Amino acid sequence: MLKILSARQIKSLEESYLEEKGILSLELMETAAEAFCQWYMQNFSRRQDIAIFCGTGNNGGDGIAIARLLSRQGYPVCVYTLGDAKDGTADYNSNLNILPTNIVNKPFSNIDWERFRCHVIIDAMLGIGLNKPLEGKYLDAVKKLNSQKTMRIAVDMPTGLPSDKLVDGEAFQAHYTVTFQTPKLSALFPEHAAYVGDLVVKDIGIDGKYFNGYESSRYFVEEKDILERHKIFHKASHKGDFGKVLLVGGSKGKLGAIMLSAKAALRTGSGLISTFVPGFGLPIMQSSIHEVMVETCTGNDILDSAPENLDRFDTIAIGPGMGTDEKTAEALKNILESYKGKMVIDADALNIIAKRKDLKELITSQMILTPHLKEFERMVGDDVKYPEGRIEKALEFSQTYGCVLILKGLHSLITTPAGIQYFNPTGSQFLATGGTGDVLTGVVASYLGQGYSVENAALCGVYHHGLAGQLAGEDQRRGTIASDVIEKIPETYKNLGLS
Ligand SMILES: NC(=O)C1=CN([C@@H]2O[C@H](COP(=O)(O)OP(=O)(O)OC[C@H]3O[C@@H](n4cnc5c(N)ncnc54)[C@H](O)[C@@H]3O)[C@@H](O)[C@H]2O)[C@@H](O)CC1
Ligand SMILES: [K+]
Repeated sequence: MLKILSARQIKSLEESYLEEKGILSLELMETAAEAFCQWYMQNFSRRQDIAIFCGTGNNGGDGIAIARLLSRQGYPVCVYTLGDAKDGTADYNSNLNILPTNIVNKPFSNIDWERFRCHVIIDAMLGIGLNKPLEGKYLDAVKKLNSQKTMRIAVDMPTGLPSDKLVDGEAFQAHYTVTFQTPKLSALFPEHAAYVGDLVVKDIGIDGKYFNGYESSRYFVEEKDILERHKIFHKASHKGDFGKVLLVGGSKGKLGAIMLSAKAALRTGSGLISTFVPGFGLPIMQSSIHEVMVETCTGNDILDSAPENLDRFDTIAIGPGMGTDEKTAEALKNILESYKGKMVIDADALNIIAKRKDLKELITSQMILTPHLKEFERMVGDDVKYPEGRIEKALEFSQTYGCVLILKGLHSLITTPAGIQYFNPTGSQFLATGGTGDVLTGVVASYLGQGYSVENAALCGVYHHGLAGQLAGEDQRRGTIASDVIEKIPETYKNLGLS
């Protein structure tokens, strides 16, 4: 896990790290520049002309060092500078002094935009030192650079994006942001996706113990955290070990939702899946998914009763495609009151709970709630437009009701009642399509059924779902549908080297 710190905390952490290690900030800048170049050289060829735009702070210092290192490796680079070197930081100037003279270094104001050409733009204008919205030449630069039809890469943070809050005005729109050591909070806001692009986190050697003295309950999940949380099954494991899962939902016109959840749970590794749907769904379910068992409620069109003997199941997920009829609400209440095992609450179950205080009171520590932004807004009855406030609200909700909350979106946020918030690293824009939420419900329910704790089921579920989305997106691009995501779940295990 990477602890997420504020810009102020990062600066203080850097100081104590340098002091304790007895190294110079210039050396750390060199490490950061090397880390950037290592990533760059793995991804881009020497045939692409690079224009590096530098400020005169330490972000600019990174840029100048990057220019020297890439040029030394045979990459064609030009530097364009905003600001005056005499106002520059010591480390910026130290790097400027050793910039080889064969590298063109022009003031930004001298660029002839009619004739300006390059393949890759690297933004090292401003990083975590940003302290006001862009104006003047920085604003001008960002506007000009955003309009270029080239690859754009930001060093540490896109210029103009504050580290801890929502952007005010314009910012550099990167295809990739290569950030150092740990992501900055605002790089994880879905609202900033167009500025951050794909986020790459590069280690610059500040090890975890230096983070201990800094208070933060927010973490960025890494692959190794997921590997640690998975259960290992063996040859003699039988289907009972993989869990008996019940999925409740579906209504006329929305049976597909529960089918997607069921298929996703099967592909995630569940042993036995049962579904509980309105009567009309029986032949449809049975003819379309042969691996699931189907039970029906009393009514034909809507879910109007609860299943018998709920204790037969290791876990229950409820909500996909369920509708919000009064009778359905009563059936939900019945299930929430009588079932004591772990549960996933999604979609229409959330919409029903949002309107009923008595049902909110039935939320327990055994439950994972999986709202998207709109559903969350209904649950908290408040505007959650601003990401800083939304993250706080998620914490408040989880602590008030004692449940795990998965707030879905880019970098889905998992909040636990203990007050820890995890940002998920996997996912893709191609997950923004109907039914992917139902897929997530099936994946998370599957892990609960396999005996994972609510926290681990949420973390592993969101991670695998996002990774499956990435893999599906690589093949299908904007044609990705929820079923493609399901088909890629098995590959996520292969990808992580899991059996
Ligand atoms: N702190 C760390 O851990 C490390 C930091 N490094 C680099 O250092 C950067 C931070 O450097 P600095 O603190 O010098 O800050 P920046 O280089 O981000 O900004 C430089 C200066 O620009 C001015 N400024 C702020 N907002 C402005 C605006 N809107 N328009 C015009 N000028 C503005 C401020 O006076 C600020 O100090 C990081 O983003 C990263 O790139 C790396 O070299 C290595 C490790
Ligand atoms: K930058």
